[in-house]
Amino acid sequence: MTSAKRRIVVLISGSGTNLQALIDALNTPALPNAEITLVLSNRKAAYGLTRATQANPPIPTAYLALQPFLKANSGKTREDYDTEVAKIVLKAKPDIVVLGGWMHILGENFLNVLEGKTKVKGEDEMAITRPVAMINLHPALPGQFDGANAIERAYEAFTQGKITKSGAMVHKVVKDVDRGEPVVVREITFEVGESLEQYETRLHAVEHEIIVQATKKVLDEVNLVSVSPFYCCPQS
Ligand SMILES: Nc1nc2c(c(=O)[nH]1)N[C@@H](CN(C=O)c1ccc(C(=O)N[C@@H](CCC(=O)O)C(=O)O)cc1)CN2
Ligand SMILES: NCC(=O)N[C@@H]1O[C@H](COP(=O)([O-])[O-])[C@@H](O)[C@H]1O
Repeated sequence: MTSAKRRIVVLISGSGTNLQALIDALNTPALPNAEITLVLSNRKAAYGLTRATQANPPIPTAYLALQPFLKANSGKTREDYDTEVAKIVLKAKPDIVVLGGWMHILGENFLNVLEGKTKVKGEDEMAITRPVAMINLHPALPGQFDGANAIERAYEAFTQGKITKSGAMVHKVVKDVDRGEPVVVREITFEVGESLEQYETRLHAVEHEIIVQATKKVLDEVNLVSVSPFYCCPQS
């Protein structure tokens, strides 16, 4: 009997090369028995949206950006935006949410919904019975360069002789940015004389590996719990 595929939702903001790594790994030994049920971007021009629509089979996409949301919904706040993002994500019934270059800090409204602490109004199928796993890809080592522009900041520290290595990690998503439990960590030693571009090329190659490894690792952990986060049956 074939078991239901494990459902992955990917959040992006840019080119989506890490999304592409996940797409390419689907249903190979690297990422078996899995499907991407939604790619959500907060930037309309994100090429990752194109990668999703050009995938075979095509992957559903969604777009929701903070500023247009606030402009179109006067009186609504960043917290309301986070709640809306959570609703869009839950409709895709993820077993895991992967932030693959998602350049928006997710507030407690989002986290509480995905963790099942806050129930969102709407169809029953959005109700969850246990937390949805959430991981983020970050281009630095744990506690080294939290936040945005980590690659450039690490490279700058190297050129100033402050560090000799950096790397990339995938970590659990918690409220404090990039402070969640590391899932996969890979160190990269800088090469003397290498340019930022040369370092970035080496770093991205590592990222494309660890995002797949981390997604499989967490899905396998989720599977040990052996149930989807979602209700099997409509509420009585
Ligand atoms: N609650 C969490 N949200 C997010 C995490 C996390 O660990 N916990 N990881 C980030 C990803 N990220 C670094 O890995 C990161 C992305 C963006 C920013 C940031 O400062 N964003 C600004 C907007 C910047 C922009 O629009 O260009 C913001 O959200 O106001 C910091 C870290 C994803 N979310
Ligand atoms: N703080 C988060 C962050 O900086 N994420 C970074 O965004 C890039 C996305 O690339 P991609 O769009 O080609 O997958 C990746 O380098 C990832 O580490």
